[in-house]
Amino acid sequence: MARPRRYLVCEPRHFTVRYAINPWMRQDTEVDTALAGRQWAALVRAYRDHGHVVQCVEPVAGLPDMVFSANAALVLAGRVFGSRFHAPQRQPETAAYEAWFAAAGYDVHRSESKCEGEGDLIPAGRFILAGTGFRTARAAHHEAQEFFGVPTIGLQLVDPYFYHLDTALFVLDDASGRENIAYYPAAFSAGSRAVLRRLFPRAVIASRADAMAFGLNSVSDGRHVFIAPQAGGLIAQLAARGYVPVPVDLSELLKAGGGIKCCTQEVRP
Ligand SMILES: CN(C)C(=N)NCCC[C@H](N)C(=O)O
Repeated sequence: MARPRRYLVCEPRHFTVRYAINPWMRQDTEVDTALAGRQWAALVRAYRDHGHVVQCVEPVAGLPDMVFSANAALVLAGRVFGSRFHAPQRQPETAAYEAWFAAAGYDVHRSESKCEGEGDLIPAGRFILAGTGFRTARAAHHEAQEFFGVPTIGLQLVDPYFYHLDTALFVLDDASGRENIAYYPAAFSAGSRAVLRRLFPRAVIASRADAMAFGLNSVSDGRHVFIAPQAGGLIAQLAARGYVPVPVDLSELLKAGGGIKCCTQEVRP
């Protein structure tokens, strides 16, 4: 069942790829910032057309990755668990995002340990699924559990192409007791794969090709799935399960290693 959501996004006005902090990035890659802007605007339009509220944080010159708003925090039950970015190049984003949350009336608790927000902390019904291995420290999982009082399930990421949990897994349905996900098993350690099988026996399993097309960096409102059009196999699987795929192409942003979910911070009441 679709539920209207509130999303915080950041226009890629200053988007470039000057530095490389993940395997998708090549230093000084040619980027068409205007095209990135048009692709991003299409995502915002798609959200609004499907009844979701979209709010924008003002982009800051010199912070090219600020468009990836999902990494700024995890917001759950109206409480903000702010990030502590791994890469020095992204650390100044914290001030801009914290200022937005403060102006919107939220107190921000900044993580004590390295933590990249919804990139690695993903609420799924009764749980928070929490990735580690590349960006977010295990200690941040514990801190998030204490902060929200929600059981936090640590998952070990093992493939550098899937450096954030939200590149390898997304939540299809977050209704408590009905929660379900889609994921790419080879992105996880054997133990974490076993945990996912145990918790989500009905999960949609994605191929490597669909995961490499950023098909798992998708956003679902419980019915519509905003997804990269290049992930054709996954789109067919989701449609067969009764979801409504809404393809949105963010190919220009992929040059920085980010897709639909990375550009979307959910503000949960
Ligand atoms: C799904 N992903 C990967 C995200 N949640 N965020 C994208 C961050 C991209 C940025 N260049 C970086 O490497 O931090």
